[in-house]
Amino acid sequence: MEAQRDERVSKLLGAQTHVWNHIFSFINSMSLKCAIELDIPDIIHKYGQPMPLSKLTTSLSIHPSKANCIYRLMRILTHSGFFSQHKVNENELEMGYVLTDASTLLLKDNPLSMVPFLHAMLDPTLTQPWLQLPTWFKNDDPSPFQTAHGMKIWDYADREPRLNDLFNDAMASDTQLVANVVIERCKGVFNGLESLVDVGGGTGTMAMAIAKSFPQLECTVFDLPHVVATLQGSENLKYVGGDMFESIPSADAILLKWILHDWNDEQCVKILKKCKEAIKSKVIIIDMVVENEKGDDESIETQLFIDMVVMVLYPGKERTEKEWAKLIFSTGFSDYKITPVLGLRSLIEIYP
Ligand SMILES: C[S@@+](CC[C@H](N)C(=O)[O-])C[C@H]1O[C@@H](n2cnc3c(N)ncnc32)[C@H](O)[C@@H]1O
Repeated sequence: MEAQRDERVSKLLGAQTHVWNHIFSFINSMSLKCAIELDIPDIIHKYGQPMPLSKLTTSLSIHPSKANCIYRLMRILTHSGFFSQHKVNENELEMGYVLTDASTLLLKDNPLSMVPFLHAMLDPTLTQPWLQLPTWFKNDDPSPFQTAHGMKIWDYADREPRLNDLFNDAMASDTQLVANVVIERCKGVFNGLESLVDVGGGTGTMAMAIAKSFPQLECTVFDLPHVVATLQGSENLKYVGGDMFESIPSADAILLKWILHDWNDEQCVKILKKCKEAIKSKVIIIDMVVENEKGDDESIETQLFIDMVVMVLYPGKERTEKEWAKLIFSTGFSDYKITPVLGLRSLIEIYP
């Protein structure tokens, strides 16, 4: 009897911890954002060896009265895998902070830096819509972004150069990493192509990388006029402004990276039909194929996070293979091939 009561109490306290953990999950994002704004990863990187707390605090531009709080910020970020502690030197007990793989991706001058993505996703313009989520469930707005700001994200970016730049830089930073991996692991996908249009290609990071690796390939970045208006092409790369729901320039192949997850099924069918009219060979999609059961907890949770992000910012969703197949076949394409070599995302080739 007493053992049963004790088990009930333990379960109750475990449940309380779980609820607290979720109430305070935002502290992970906010602590990380703070570390980036204080330049902590860059400062540790420049130090070049394990950096003792005392050296770190004196290197930061902070008020002296806050120096003793840096330990607590570093402690939570060490716990969450952004820093680790090593001996300062073999004969001493003193420990110093070093970067992990994750914080190396948060160095500002790393060509693969994810800092612009962090700045955009945690900017109040993109976090405010989360507060509108319950209101949005009760109205007929296409997205919580629209409930918060009264317009679609693309129209907001057209009116607000600050968001346009923030968003395009975020996408470019994500694409830099993906482009490297695509060129490293999926080169064969571009064999035999003479022309390629990157539809919704943003400021052209992906197309630039492809154009450089395949000098014989004529690449076009096609995006909304306010995104490409001021951009200059090069020998085998040009920028064209337009609306993919109206018409898409013709080419051997079309690339859609992180496009279809921004839209609902009906809108995706419209985009894919326009792509089908424009291509000779294939459409290359870079997006997630949600795995319901496979994968570690962090991968599954991250896929679920991104699915929520696209619901809140656009009217989008992440799709399972079954949902992709339905979209692909209902648009009149005859076959598809999924190559799952881009981490949480896959390269999906679809054929007319
Ligand atoms: C999530 S971003 C992806 C950008 C880029 N493909 C990448 O992954 O870095 C979606 C892109 O679609 C563009 N876009 C939105 N609506 C569009 C439309 N109607 N026609 C063409 N491009 C559009 C946006 O301007 C934005 O650059």
